[in-house]
Amino acid sequence: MSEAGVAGSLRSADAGSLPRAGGEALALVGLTRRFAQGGEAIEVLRGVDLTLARGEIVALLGPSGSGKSTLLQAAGLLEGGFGGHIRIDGVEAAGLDDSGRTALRRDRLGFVYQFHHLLPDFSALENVVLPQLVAGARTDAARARAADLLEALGLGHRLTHRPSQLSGGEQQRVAVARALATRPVLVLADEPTGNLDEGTASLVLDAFLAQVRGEGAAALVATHNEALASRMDRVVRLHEGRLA
Ligand SMILES: Nc1ncnc2c1ncn2[C@@H]1O[C@H](COP(=O)(O)OP(=O)(O)OP(=O)(O)O)[C@@H](O)[C@H]1O
Repeated sequence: MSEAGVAGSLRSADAGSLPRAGGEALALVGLTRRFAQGGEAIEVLRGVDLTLARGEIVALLGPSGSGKSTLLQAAGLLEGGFGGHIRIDGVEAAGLDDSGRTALRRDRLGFVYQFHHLLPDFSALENVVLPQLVAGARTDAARARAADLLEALGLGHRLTHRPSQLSGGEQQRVAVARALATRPVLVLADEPTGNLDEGTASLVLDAFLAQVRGEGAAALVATHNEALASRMDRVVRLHEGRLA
């Protein structure tokens, strides 16, 4: 399927009518989440309060199983089942139906995962173009923006390469460009360098931070790595279901 065809089939709602907020990119208020495990309910999030200002980059630290991915899924409106309040760019998620949530996610959020999740049959450039087309951008403008972002991330010589033809660090930088392509208010990153060796992780994080700062986006970055976390504006720690 062509870029435009894929974009058309993914485009499903219009967030143009949603209000935009002043200073707040994300607010989680009293966030709770329980899972049933082996007949018992485990309470992974027990009242998480977290606010990110626009442009603020926050590291989310916590041991394995503490609920970092669960918290990011809540903030990304990727799953239901949460108690409390989630506001993205001043918009209360609970007040939206499915298509409103989809539109909010598409137009205000960017995602970076531990594994790149790039589309294997598309080039680096096309992978960065696609979310823009889904959000309604014109093809020529989307291609220009994608090329600019990839250039800024040091991938100007890799535009036509497919993901399988790129190194792990290059793949993650394409994923960063893709996350920023639609000028999101907030980037949610779950162990974005967790799959890379230490040196490459450090370089990719530098590129990520520089680009997110340059774009003026906020970011919430889950990581195990204290050294990487210390390069962000603020560190929060998830412990026993709450943030410290
Ligand atoms: N869909 C689910 N059903 C049942 N339990 C779940 C589900 N998703 C997560 N959990 C449980 O919630 C807890 C937190 O998981 P989560 O993946 O959020 O932790 P994490 O801090 O991101 O861990 P890691 O650093 O290892 O990725 C774990 O005990 C996990 O088993």
